[in-house]
Amino acid sequence: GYKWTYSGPDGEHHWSKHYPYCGGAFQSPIDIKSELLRFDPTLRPIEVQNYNLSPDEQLTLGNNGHALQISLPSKMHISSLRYRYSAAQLHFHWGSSSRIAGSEHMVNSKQYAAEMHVVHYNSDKYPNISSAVDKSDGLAVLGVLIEVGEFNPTFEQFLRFINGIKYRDQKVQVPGFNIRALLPARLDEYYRYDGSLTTPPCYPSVLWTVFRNTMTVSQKQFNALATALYSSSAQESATIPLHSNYRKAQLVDSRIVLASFKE
Ligand SMILES: NS(=O)(=O)c1cc(-c2ccccc2)cc(-c2ccccc2)c1
Ligand SMILES: [Zn+2]
Repeated sequence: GYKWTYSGPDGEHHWSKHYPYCGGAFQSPIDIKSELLRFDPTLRPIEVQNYNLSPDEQLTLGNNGHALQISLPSKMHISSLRYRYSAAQLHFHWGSSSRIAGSEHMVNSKQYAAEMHVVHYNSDKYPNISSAVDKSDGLAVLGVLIEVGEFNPTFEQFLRFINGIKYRDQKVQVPGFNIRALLPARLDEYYRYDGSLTTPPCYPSVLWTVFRNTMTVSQKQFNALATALYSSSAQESATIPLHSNYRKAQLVDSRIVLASFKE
């Protein structure tokens, strides 16, 4: 597709010129404000299956020019939703070493250091992710807000390979690890709303689940994520640092944001 960036002439205010959905309704991320929330007692704890991957399995860690991403086996899935949603990939959005705040979702206008998205597609209804990506019940993304604090040994399981994917389109194989350990302990407390991909083509196809509780990484780990990558390729002479790869909060309009817990 057409090149897009997070700043400058191809930045988010220009996305809709080539990706019309980006200027449409049901966009993500949003600022999750307490006054918007409605407690929904029917929201069950999220249940994930096969997230604890053996180190014998290889995962592809890559730099797609816009984010650090890890491919995931489709045996990993969410089993507590109306349909089975099978995992496709996980990736991160982050700030910069000078401006730590880089999450996409905000809670009461607080922007966190970074955010992880675990992307799943409705494998009950669609044969593959490409056919699911633009369907209103096509995707389910788990969002985890990230704070700087304690060192995160699970995060280290892929971070230690980051210098192998410094440039766009570089990929390395990494041993599998327990992806469940990247999620918060409590999967029963989360925000839920209907939204979109936060990058072009911005399809309004995502059932969003943003966990109430955060993940922590150490300052050193955050700096590594925020400073190691470039959005330019190894062949290009001009290196472009990859950071602040977050979309700003979008209008909620008349959408209801549900909470699985009482404040
Ligand atoms: N931020 S997100 O969760 O809405 C998201 C989902 C998917 C996605 C991935 C697989 C299937 C379907 C959708 C891809 C991206 C993406 C991020 C950076 C660069 C390009 C694409 C972002
Ligand atoms: Zn994302």
